Amino acid sequence: MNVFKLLSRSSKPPQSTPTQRLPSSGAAANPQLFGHDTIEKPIPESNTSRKRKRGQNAVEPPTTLPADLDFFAEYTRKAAPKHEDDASHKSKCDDETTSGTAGADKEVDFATKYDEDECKRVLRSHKLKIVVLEDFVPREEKTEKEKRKEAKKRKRDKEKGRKVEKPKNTKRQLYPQPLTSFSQLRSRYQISRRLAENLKEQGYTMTTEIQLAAFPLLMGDNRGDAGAGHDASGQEFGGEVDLLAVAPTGSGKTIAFLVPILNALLSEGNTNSGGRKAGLRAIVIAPTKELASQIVNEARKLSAGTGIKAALMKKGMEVVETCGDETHEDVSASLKGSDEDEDADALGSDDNTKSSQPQRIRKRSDIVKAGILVATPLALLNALKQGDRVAELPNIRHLVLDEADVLLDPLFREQTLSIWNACTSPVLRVGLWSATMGSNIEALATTTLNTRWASLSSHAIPRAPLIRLVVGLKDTAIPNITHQLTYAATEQGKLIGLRQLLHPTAIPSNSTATSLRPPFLVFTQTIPRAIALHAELLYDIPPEAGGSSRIAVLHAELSSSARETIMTRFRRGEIWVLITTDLLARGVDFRGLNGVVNYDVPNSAAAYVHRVGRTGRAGREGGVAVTFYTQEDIPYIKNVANVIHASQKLRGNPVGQGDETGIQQWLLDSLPTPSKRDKQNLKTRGVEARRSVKDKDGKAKGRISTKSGYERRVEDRKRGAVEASKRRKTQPIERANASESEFEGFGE
Ligand SMILES: Nc1ncnc2c1ncn2[C@@H]1O[C@H](COP(=O)(O)OP(=O)(O)OP(=O)(O)O)[C@@H](O)[C@H]1O
Repeated sequence: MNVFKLLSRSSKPPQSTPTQRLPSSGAAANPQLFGHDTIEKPIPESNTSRKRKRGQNAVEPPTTLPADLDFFAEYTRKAAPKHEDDASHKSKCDDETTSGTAGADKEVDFATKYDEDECKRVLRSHKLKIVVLEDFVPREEKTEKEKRKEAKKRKRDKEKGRKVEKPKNTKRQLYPQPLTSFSQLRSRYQISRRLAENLKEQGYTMTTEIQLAAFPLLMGDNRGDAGAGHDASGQEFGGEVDLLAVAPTGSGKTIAFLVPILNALLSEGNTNSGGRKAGLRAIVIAPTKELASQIVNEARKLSAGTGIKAALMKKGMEVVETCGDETHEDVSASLKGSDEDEDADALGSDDNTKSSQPQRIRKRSDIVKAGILVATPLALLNALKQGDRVAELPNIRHLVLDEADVLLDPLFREQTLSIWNACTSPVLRVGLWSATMGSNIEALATTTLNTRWASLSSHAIPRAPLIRLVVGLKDTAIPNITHQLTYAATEQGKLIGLRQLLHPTAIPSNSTATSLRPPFLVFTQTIPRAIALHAELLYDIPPEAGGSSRIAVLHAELSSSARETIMTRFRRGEIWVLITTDLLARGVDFRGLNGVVNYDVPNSAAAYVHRVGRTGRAGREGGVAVTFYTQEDIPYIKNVANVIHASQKLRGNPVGQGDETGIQQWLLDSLPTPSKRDKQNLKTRGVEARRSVKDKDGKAKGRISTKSGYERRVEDRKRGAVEASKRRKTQPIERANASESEFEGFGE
């Protein structure tokens, strides 16, 4: 660490080497993370649905095909259009949209049809694995006699040292037809023209891995031999599946669940009335207000002009109709209770009805009319509560739990399950989405589905299967970013390290260390620590470069409008360094974020995966994730080291041969393995030494400073001595005043 160079900080804004590729330096050429080396060529599908045999030469797409429809041209040659700030692209899109509308019937059907082997190859090359967790098809139970016979055989084999046959894994794998480009959505699933145009308008051309498989599973392949028995494509389910989807951060899960929902709502009809007549039919739950608001924005962009509306749940909004004054009072009371909750408060807006009003008269216009509602669990639950009971939502057909593992974590579990159970429709389709998913979530999902099925009065409708779709290695960080695990020894060391990142000129030119250019996020363990770090770094950016306005702190204790303003300023590039807590660790999409700094080590491996996944989104290369650790973190850091190790392997980097970045084998071998209990403690409480301490006034203090403990003690003593001397000087006066006031007091 070059402390001396650090002292001579440059006032120039950080410079990057011209060769450095950064996520902020433009749109990603290819949003996919895997399968780059196996570019699969589709066969333009003729009306006869001719299948391509394995090994047969691929049919070249017609040469007259417009460049932007040639999705299978070499990835490197074709850069995806920038989504934002690209006026020329927009006008091009507009042109194409117009011409597309005019020549509706001339649209090129570019849907592909692979045979089963090819489906397998394509899905495997993109690291996709799809299994039917439960198809709920009744199977013949083995008789007690048969079970005893099998047990005896296993025992005999064991005694004789023979290989014991394990009960066979009955989980069936699926190989649906991969959907490799957005244009196929229209030719294959006949999605509305407007929805297709909106997707195009957003610059989406090539599908990401999760979209490649989720669209066929959720929209049902209605071409060819759908319903023709149990083939490996899952066509027999016709899109009626409950889905557990695990895909890397930034891999486009939002689009993957929104498009099938929009398509379903549109095909259900009633759109002439602006989608309003049919009312609320889909709910998306997200753990934070920031994520909920991002999802609703995405839904609005995709649904523009389709008649389907998307709304963000706000305090005071109603989702169920109620009648009678008594109920009004009850609900007002339950809403009042929500004031105590920080997140429900954060969802408040200008149009909120104050819950402190003794009697709130509800108008019909208060009731959500949108087709899709996006909410945090508590905000929605508060709106559903009618006294002790939770109102039912029988019309909801689609329920999405985004960041399902956190929504079903003990913190939110009760709220989330209450909402799930409130959606009483027998044809409710549920989707659980996240980049990380423990096996306990799978078990919980299956149990919930079983309980709901058992409670149904009629079982006339066939039960939907539960399917698990995994992209890449489960619970692993994305492979397209550089991880750097830095030992900083002490708290002061971390601060010095962070300052060095803020001033990359301090890094010697011959160093192989990764440099980090703004914009970046800095994560701390607690809110007081985020505030303290912000105070410490406030004047680190020179005035010529924007000074303190370039650095900000965002946490759950700020008002809703302050949070919104900071998010907007960060997205616009006005803020360069945003210090935050795990509030922004999940789901939030800042497209051009160059990196993430874990100033405090995350509380779990999953938290690491999500935090670092704020960079390198949609396949962007060059993101950097720096994690500082100190002596206190050593018992737990192996969690993080293992994630980095797995991600390096996924990327194809040999472990132990790297430069200063990544994980060296010796480090991996020498770190202690945390016990299950340690992991649990860390998850719930964080690193003990970093938990908030109270200052003299009882306020929580983050204790972040470059000063050593000794220096702080000396300062404290000095301050104490000065205060004591001041007190001594003022004491006689105070005493005199006190006796006067005492005298006055006696008079009363
Ligand atoms: N097919 C695509 N082509 C290009 N960009 C895409 C595509 N699909 C999604 N994106 C972009 O990728 C970014 C990340 O998408 P999204 O927020 O849905 O990721 P995610 O998988 O939900 O991530 P997280 O797990 O962090 O929540 C967004 O900016 C989105 O616009």
